[in-house]
Amino acid sequence: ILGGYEARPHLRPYMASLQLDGQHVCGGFLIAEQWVLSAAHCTEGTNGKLFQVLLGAHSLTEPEPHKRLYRVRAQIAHPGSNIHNNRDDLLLLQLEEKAELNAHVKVLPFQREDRDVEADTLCEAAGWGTVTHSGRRPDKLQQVERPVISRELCNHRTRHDQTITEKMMCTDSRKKDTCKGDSGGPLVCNGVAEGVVTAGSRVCGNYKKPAIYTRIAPYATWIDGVMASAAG
Ligand SMILES: CC(C)CC(=O)Nc1cccc(-c2cccc(CN)c2)c1
Repeated sequence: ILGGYEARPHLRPYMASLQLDGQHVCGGFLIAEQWVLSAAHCTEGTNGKLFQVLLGAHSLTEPEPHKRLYRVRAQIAHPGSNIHNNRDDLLLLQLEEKAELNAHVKVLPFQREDRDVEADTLCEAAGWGTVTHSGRRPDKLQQVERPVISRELCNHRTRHDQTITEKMMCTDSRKKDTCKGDSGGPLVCNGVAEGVVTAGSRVCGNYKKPAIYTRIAPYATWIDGVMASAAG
């Protein structure tokens, strides 16, 4: 997160850190007791290795009550996701067991009504992604408040030039922005997860490249279907 600030500890008890060999790679969030939603592009370069999912954390390194690393039983990328564009950039992770829910570990509801969030709506992004252009990584969860911008502005020739589909949304990226390692985290508007951070142009803090999110509502049926089929 660029231009943000340290989150109030455990005020976002749905936040997940997707880790490989103890290293934070991407964000994610708890959508059900045994399921975390993240971004498919986070699996780039992992050679099919499964993530471990850290829940209940504020600091990535310090011991904290209710902080726990979960193994992943299955990772399901949306069938339409690919490395060439940001389309269908969603990843579902089934935890080895149901997460123990408590004050520090909670499920975050996601938007099921497929209607655009109004431009200028203030939403929040959080994550353990880089906090400087030089790529400094924070130990504690960061957050930033960003206004939604219209798809029309985001698709302008000087911005993302007609690549933003109706299954994506954008926020202003002037100075304050999501960045590397924030992918997979939720964009929360009025207490509901409306989007999932995607890397987009992999540029941070430049107003010419607004932050892009995969809207969740258009994928509610896919998400429900995967969770129902794996329920056994
Ligand atoms: C395997 C993945 C972690 C590789 C990756 O995502 N790299 C990467 C590099 C630079 C910026 C970003 C990035 C992320 C989220 C939002 C934005 C832009 N707001 C940029 C992402």
